[in-house]
Amino acid sequence: MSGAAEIQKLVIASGNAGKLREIRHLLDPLGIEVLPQSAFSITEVEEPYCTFVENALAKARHASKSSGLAALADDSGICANALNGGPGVYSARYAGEPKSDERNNQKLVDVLRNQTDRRAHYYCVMVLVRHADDPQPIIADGAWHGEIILEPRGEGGFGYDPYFFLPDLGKTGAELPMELKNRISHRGKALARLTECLKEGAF
Ligand SMILES: O=P(O)(O)OP(=O)(O)OP(=O)(O)OC[C@H]1O[C@@H](n2cnc3c(O)ncnc32)[C@H](O)[C@@H]1O
Ligand SMILES: [Mg+2]
Repeated sequence: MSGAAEIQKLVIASGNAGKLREIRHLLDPLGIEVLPQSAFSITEVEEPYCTFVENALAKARHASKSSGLAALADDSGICANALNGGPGVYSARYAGEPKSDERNNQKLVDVLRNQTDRRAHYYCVMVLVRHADDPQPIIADGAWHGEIILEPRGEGGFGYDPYFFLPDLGKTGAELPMELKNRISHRGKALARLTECLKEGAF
């Protein structure tokens, strides 16, 4: 794992407390010191692109440039079948500014209420750059399939989790302990793949 060994400190290019909690937990076993971008007073960068990968790359580059450290970014969202994959990259601001999980969830439920197909998946792209101009970013993705329910269930997780129902488990994302969510989620899968790339010495 020579590549990973070179990275002793990493900034997480996210201002989302829920993501930060999950990513920290996933990275713990790697023995890398992980700092949130708030530790460097890094503010949110624009996410103007229509693909997750482009937005993740923009966030990682910005955090790396501002901190002088390697940076890991996560761009993710919920993609509903009946909405042609929406709100997708626009999930964080689905109900407009300022960002609000509560209003986003309400809008999603309202829009899907009369749809028979409420299947949806979370999607996540993780990007790791060693420095802001890294020509070889490591990029990995993951998806997590479920369906949107109309009444919230559970207190855990964040964002759309109380409405994201997993038929196989009979639970929503907000009813899962973080360990389990991290094993099966879009974010957990993406980070596991990214770690595999590091082990292969892609860096
Ligand atoms: O860009 P950063 O600073 O990382 O934070 P953000 O919240 O703006 O993150 P995104 O731009 O990637 O938007 C993703 C949105 O998708 C939702 N989301 C992504 N992963 C989720 C998860 O595991 N559980 C619940 N909601 C999730 C949540 O509403 C996020 O705000
Ligand atoms: Mg964002």
